[in-house]
Amino acid sequence: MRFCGSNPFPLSSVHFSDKTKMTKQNVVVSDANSAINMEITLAASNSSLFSSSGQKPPNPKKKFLKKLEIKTGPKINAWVDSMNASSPTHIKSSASLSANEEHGSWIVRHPSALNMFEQITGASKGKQIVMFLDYDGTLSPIVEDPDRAFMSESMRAAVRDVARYFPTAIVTGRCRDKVYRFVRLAELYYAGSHGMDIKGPAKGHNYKKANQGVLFQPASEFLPMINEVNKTLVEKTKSIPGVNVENNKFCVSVHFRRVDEKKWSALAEMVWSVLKDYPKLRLSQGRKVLEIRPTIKWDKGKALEFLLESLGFANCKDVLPVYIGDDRTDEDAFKVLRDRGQGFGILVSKTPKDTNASYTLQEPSEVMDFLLRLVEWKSTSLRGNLKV
Ligand SMILES: O=P(O)(O)OC[C@H]1O[C@H](O[C@H]2O[C@H](CO)[C@@H](O)[C@H](O)[C@H]2O)[C@H](O)[C@@H](O)[C@@H]1O
Repeated sequence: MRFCGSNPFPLSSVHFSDKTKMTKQNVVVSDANSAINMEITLAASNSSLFSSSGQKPPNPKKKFLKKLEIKTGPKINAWVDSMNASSPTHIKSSASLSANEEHGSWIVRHPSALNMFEQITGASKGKQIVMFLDYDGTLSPIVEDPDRAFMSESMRAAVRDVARYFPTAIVTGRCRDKVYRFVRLAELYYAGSHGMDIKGPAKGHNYKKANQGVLFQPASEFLPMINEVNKTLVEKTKSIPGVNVENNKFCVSVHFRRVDEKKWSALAEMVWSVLKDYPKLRLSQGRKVLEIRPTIKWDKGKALEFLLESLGFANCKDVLPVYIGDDRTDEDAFKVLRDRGQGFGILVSKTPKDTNASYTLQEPSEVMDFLLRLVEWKSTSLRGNLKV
């Protein structure tokens, strides 16, 4: 099954108090610096990390970090910095010259995908664009309650239009069923649980027969373990106000966005006390969330490669994958594109972050603008071709 060269899809700081605004659906929050996603290993053997010094009043963020041993030293500092930046009590003056300079040079290195639109479409000449879209923070704004992270009708319409022209996949840390309930577009591919649960379009929406029933779950053996850990974490953490443990099928999210900073340390201790007995699980951090998942070598980057392959673009030159995401976990996909020298990663962020993405968009509304421009560009060029 190969579709190379032809279009198989014909037209048929972290701060959240100062920038918080209310919408009808939820409280939209703006993470000033969400580059806090560090790969963490649990210091299962180092229980001394958990004792408090008793010398001076404990800094909850530092104490929180001490619960976890991060693989390399410098990462600890980086995480402390970003945790500090995430706190309203540590926000630096926005007029800071160096911050402006930093942002300026970052944006030169990672220009806006809207400003680079012609370059992107130019690079797609003779190639099939395949779209990969993260969900939270990309298609929907970051909100306080993960169960209310709805996407707008206009965003849904934009994604639907994009999928008319280009094969389109949602790649998310969420459980696949849950993200489907938010997106509700049967014509898309869905890769839930950080890519560990992949499913093709619903019957009747398959672009081609070969894709029918595409389903891949590389972590299925972990299901009982994840359920067990989820249950235990719900039970253990229920005494901490604001904690939300979300079962994402092949991974678990422990949200601390609504937890008082003073309780972060206690929460970390609880999470650690559960996970120390599960060496086959690992912990990483997203936007105000601890993500627990199997240690298998599978991530959003692998999911992207799997999807390209099942779409018939395995070793194909005439494909242009475009991946848009805001989270640290999306970096795995950006890196795959960079390593392949193929396509573009687009990071959704207002603030400078280390990234393998080529371009940036500031927020979901710009993602929508970008998608609409793609649709407009494609429909215009198809109309042009018909006239010729
Ligand atoms: O891969 P993604 O689609 O970006 O999913 C990553 C996590 O997103 C969700 O949490 C984040 O968004 C919430 C709603 O805006 C917000 O409240 C939370 O603080 C963010 O971390 C989702 O709930 C997680 O399960 C996903 O893993």
